[in-house]
Amino acid sequence: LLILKATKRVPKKPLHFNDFRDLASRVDTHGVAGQELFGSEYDIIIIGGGTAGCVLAARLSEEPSLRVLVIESGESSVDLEPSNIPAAFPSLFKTKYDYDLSTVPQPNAGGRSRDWPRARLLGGCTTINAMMFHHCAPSDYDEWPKFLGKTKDNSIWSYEGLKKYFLKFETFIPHKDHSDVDISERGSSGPMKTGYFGYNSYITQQWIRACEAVGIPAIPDVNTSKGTLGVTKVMIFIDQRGRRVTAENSYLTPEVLKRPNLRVCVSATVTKLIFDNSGDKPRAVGVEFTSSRDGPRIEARARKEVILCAGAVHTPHILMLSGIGPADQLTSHDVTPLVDLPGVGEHLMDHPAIHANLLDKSGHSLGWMRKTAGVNFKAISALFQWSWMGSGPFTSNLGEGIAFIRVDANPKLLPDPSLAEDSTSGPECPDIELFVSPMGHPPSGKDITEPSFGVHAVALRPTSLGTVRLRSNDPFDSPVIDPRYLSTQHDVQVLVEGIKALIRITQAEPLASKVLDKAGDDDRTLDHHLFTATRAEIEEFVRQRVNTLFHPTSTARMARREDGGVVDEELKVYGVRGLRVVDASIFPTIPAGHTVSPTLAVAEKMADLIKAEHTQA
Ligand SMILES: Cc1cc2nc3c(=O)[nH]c(=O)nc-3n(C[C@H](O)[C@H](O)[C@H](O)COP(=O)(O)OP(=O)(O)OC[C@H]3O[C@@H](n4cnc5c(N)ncnc54)[C@H](O)[C@@H]3O)c2cc1C
Repeated sequence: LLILKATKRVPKKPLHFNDFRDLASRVDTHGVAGQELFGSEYDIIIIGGGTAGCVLAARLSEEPSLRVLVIESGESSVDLEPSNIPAAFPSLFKTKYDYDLSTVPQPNAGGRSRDWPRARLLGGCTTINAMMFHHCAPSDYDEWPKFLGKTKDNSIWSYEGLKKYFLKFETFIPHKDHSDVDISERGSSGPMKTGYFGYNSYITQQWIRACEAVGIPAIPDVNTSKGTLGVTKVMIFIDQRGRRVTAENSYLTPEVLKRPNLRVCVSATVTKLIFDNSGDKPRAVGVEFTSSRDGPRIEARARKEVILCAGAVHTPHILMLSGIGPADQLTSHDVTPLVDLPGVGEHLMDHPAIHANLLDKSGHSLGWMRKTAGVNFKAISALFQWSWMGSGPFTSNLGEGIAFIRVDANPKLLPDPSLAEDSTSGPECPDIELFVSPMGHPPSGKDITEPSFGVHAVALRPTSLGTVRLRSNDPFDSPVIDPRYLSTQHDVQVLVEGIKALIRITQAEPLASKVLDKAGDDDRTLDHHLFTATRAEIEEFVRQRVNTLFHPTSTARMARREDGGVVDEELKVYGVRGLRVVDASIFPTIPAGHTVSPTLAVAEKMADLIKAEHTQA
């Protein structure tokens, strides 16, 4: 920390409002830089300055006639070093920057609850995530119209239509070691920088070669219109200085924050939406917010619309607190139902993941980075390297090599797959993701003292559906989260196949001889027992060890209302006026990969649509 402090640049003064009583009085009485002030109303209020919220704030305020207010529960992450240092993000879990959520005990997954980190920071989960950049499978978006009872031809949603927005948010920075990337498939002028400026550990390099040896094709880039199947070094949101790229530091730049028609209010938690009930349908006209459970409630008004960008847990929570949701559930918590919308908080999806830990003999494990390893020489010198040169182990995103595969299409790897149901969006869509970490990830409550590495399997198209429900009508009580992990046999089968694939890869060359240390076979804190396990034992391991890949989606999904949809094709909430949802909760179903990029692309697309709607009128 001392080193960091000594080497830290002088932080720029942030341009956010964190005293919103001041904001309220500013709204009423003062001018900013000679501009006419906002009056007591804005045109658009964005709830949550997270991944989608930052995109909307920056893009909507490009239109000078739209007065935009963002209300974010957290503070700025720009000068928060554990966020800026790519490998340090787990140290933010269970701090004040994390909502510190957990699931209810999972009956099909060892009966235990699981921790669910979600960032309480401007920039949302892009400030604490693993920075993997992934478009998911093109067919994932081509199936969205189906959920609206439409086809690709008469819907605004398709991969082709979204592609422009994937490119719009991105600036790809070429890297000398990855000259085979086709830059015509990459964005060149967007706010979010992508590239290969993360650490590429020896362990990862051997793992990728072992994947190739068992028949997974090497591809230079998993984010092209050609599809996503194959193995590669992961492309990430880290810039040339080795620093995390977030939605905040990319979209809410000082220039954007200086716009007179944009206000970004931090440390302000929205407690409910305000409606005008005088018309045929309730109309969202503003929000109530506060600094703390007992803090004074403050109102801000929106003339045109309110947009919920609070993420897949808090968006349904705020809707329900405001009377929009399953009427019986609301009534049982003394919330007066305004619109009976049973889909709110239903259809929760997440990517279940298995993390297995193996002993490393290569000497390249980054296990010395773990908090429990304490202060050590390697950590200090690596911190210096990151601080001065923006390179080295601290630029690891901890999931450096990645493979997307289909259970039914890799006979060399999985010769006798047993998967009854294909839940993918098409033949080019993966159902398993495998990745490697240069350090082990022990299950909670355990530690690994030996040098280890982690291998991981993820079910990309799970069929288990969960719920987010009210705990009480107090906005400061976290909602009740039940992902219902492994409640379908499909999800168990996919993860068992994923473990089988990991075992095969780990025993292939060059990983087997150069990295895997057989001495781990006798170590009960590691997972070498998987090499000799029966199918039943692997299944039991899956149930005990399944965890989140931190990708909750679909709790306010875009679908027909009669099918449990919450928003229509333009992401407007059914049954009310003036209210939209733009974040990961609108995905009709979970895409087969990492969820930041789809969230950014959807937000970029919606910004165009919303601007057009309000400026053409
Ligand atoms: C640990 C971790 C690792 C991950 N790794 C990856 C990865 O490598 N690659 C990838 O693509 N995805 C990854 N993800 C998932 C990805 O980050 C999220 O899916 C995505 O960022 C969600 O964006 P969002 O806009 O829906 O929500 P968020 O980014 O979570 O934004 C929601 C915002 O709303 C604010 N908010 C909530 N409630 C209120 C309220 N009442 N009032 C005011 N503000 C409120 C929050 O503070 C937050 O800023 C990871 C996530 C986590 C947590």
